[in-house]
Amino acid sequence: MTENTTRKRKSDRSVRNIKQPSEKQRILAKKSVRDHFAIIAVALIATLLAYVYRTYFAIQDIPLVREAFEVRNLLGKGKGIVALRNIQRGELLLKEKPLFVVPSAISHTSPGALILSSLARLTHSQRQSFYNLSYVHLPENLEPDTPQYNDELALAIFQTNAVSAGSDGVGIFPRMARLNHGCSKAFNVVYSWRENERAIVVHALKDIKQGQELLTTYTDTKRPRSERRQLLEAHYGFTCQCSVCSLLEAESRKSDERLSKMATLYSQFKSWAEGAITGREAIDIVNKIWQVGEEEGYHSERGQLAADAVYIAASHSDGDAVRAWAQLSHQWYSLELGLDSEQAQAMAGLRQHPEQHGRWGAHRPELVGGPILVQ
Ligand SMILES: C[S@@+](CC[C@H](N)C(=O)[O-])C[C@H]1O[C@@H](n2cnc3c(N)ncnc32)[C@H](O)[C@@H]1O
Repeated sequence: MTENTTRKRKSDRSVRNIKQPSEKQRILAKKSVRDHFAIIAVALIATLLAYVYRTYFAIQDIPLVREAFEVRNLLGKGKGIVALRNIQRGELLLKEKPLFVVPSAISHTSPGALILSSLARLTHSQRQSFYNLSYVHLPENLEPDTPQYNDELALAIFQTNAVSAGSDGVGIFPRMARLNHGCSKAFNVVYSWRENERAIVVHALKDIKQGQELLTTYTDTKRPRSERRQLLEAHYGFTCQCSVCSLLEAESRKSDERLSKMATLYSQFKSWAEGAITGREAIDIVNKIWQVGEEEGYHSERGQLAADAVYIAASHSDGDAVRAWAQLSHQWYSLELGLDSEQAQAMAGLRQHPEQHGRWGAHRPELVGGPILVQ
């Protein structure tokens, strides 16, 4: 027997010795392959679903879901802004740069022509966002596609939507321009111009519930309903039906009385500057305005009102009163204009150093008193 033959036989034996898988093992192996396929299939389906979900919400504009509000068509008002979630008072809702600004005083050119020349400098989509805005008071009998029509249309849109852009003039802010109006306690957001950022900011003045409309105020509403409506009709072309204008006659009369009283108190307060009343009397008036505002639910302008009291207190060198009013002013400015606003920051400083007020000691010393009703 040769060595080769021996090796061959050995190898034959080893082939015969390999164990074939049992039936049970074959079933288990098949099952394991099936399980792997199932896992891969589930993963693929999950990926597909995630993709569809993301694509769907991208189409729906996901920022709107995350944002506090969206623009909707509202019965009898055109478009308006509605809360998509509960909003806390003091929340910053919007910061927006102007599309364009025109100076407040124009001498050598017509306002319409000035607006058209501003529009000519914008991109196509910016111009579109301007022409999408609503307008009232477009003169009838104008021929479309004539220069006069274009002029008047641009002017009508501008007059319906423009707001103050501080020392820059008057500007168009297409997003905030969708805010409709409410009077007195009906408005729940306030906008203000930030000089250092050249932008407008909108803050929640009150807590706002999901589904509620966000309303600002177009005018000083510390006047009776009939006057408010007249003014809004003349300038903005609508009859105000806000919650205050819709009060029943008796309630409306009481609200009118409170608002008129606030207006009267404000003008009495101004007489301090002419020396007609003392510092103490001026501060008493501020406290009365605060109280009547509380009864009416009119919370706007409180940062400024308390800052006016700071001015009086500092003028009469009443440090404790300055501190107390500056604290209150800081609190309300933070809500209305933002914690980071120049106004809130200035009041924070005066809480610590009343004598740093620019008017410190400008009048004879007097103890004028602090806030009575602190809300
Ligand atoms: C600055 S726009 C506000 C957004 C506007 N609703 C829109 O569709 O774009 C001003 C115009 O909105 C309408 N408006 C504002 N407040 C309203 C209110 N409380 N009731 C009815 N219409 C109102 C008036 O037509 C007004 O001229």
